Amino acid sequence: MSESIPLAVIGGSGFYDMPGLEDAEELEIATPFGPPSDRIRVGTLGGRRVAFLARHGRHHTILPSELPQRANFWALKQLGVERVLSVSAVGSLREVYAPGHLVVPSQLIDRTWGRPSTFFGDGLVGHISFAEPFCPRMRQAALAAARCAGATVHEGGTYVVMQGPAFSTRAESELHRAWGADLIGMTALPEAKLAREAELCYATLACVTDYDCWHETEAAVDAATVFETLRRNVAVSQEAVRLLAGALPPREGCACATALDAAIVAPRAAVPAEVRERLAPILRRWLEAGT
Ligand SMILES: CSC[C@H]1O[C@H](OP(=O)(O)O)[C@H](O)[C@@H]1O
Ligand SMILES: Nc1ncnc2[nH]cnc12
Repeated sequence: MSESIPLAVIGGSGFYDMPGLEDAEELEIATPFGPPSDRIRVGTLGGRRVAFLARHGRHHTILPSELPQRANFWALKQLGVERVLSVSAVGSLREVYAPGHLVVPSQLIDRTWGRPSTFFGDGLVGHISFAEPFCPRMRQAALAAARCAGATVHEGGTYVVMQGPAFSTRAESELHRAWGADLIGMTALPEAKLAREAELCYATLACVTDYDCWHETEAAVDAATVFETLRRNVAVSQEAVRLLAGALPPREGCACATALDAAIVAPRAAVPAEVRERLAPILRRWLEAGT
């Protein structure tokens, strides 16, 4: 790692490249968790070094439950990334969040299973604080950027993360609404948990593509509709990302940057050598803070 990269963008469905990323090089990064979703493009955007990763691969070949999330975050940390903006397609569970709108969610409900969701284990016990699953500073910066890009933007909301790949039944959609969820998608977890364990500031820019299947007068969601809505709206999300890159919040004093201090209970000396080596980019700051 030779420099820090202030922002990485994880582009979701329909967001497979980052126009305006200048002088980009593509990096193939090997990780202890296998290869990331794709080669990571690093270039300059809005005057800042920015990394771009296509979450499902540039040809959209990886299912939400197959995503190599630990590899993705290990690779981003290895590159020196400090903040991550995730761009995601979501279904709306509320009338007010209409297709074409952007939302910066504030909460998550986990309905996924069987996805590797932590860097801890194998002798390293840790429990991150996750009451606020998104970085508050990044959320505000993403909101401001999305508004400046000209989108209709909503602040906050609860994103329920389902396993997929099938969309919900009507009964599930009504259940999620009854729980108070506002948005539904398949990818924000374990992403947000791994970002916090990796001490990255992380927020999601959610692009509403459909009304899932609860709405009485709208057709039930299908993938073709999602992609058509994304195609019509991706330029606004890309503009929001460009504006965000030029207006990043400060990292100094942000709790995300030191999340491991209150998470790992064991003395540093007790961390097995193999774990230190495997998680070197993730643990470096925490290990050095104790020397
Ligand atoms: C193509 S519809 C379902 C798919 O789109 C969303 O992915 P992402 O968050 O990467 O934009 C959703 O979570 C599903 O994975
Ligand atoms: N209705 C929906 N359910 C799950 N993931 C989605 N991504 C976009 N729309 C979705």
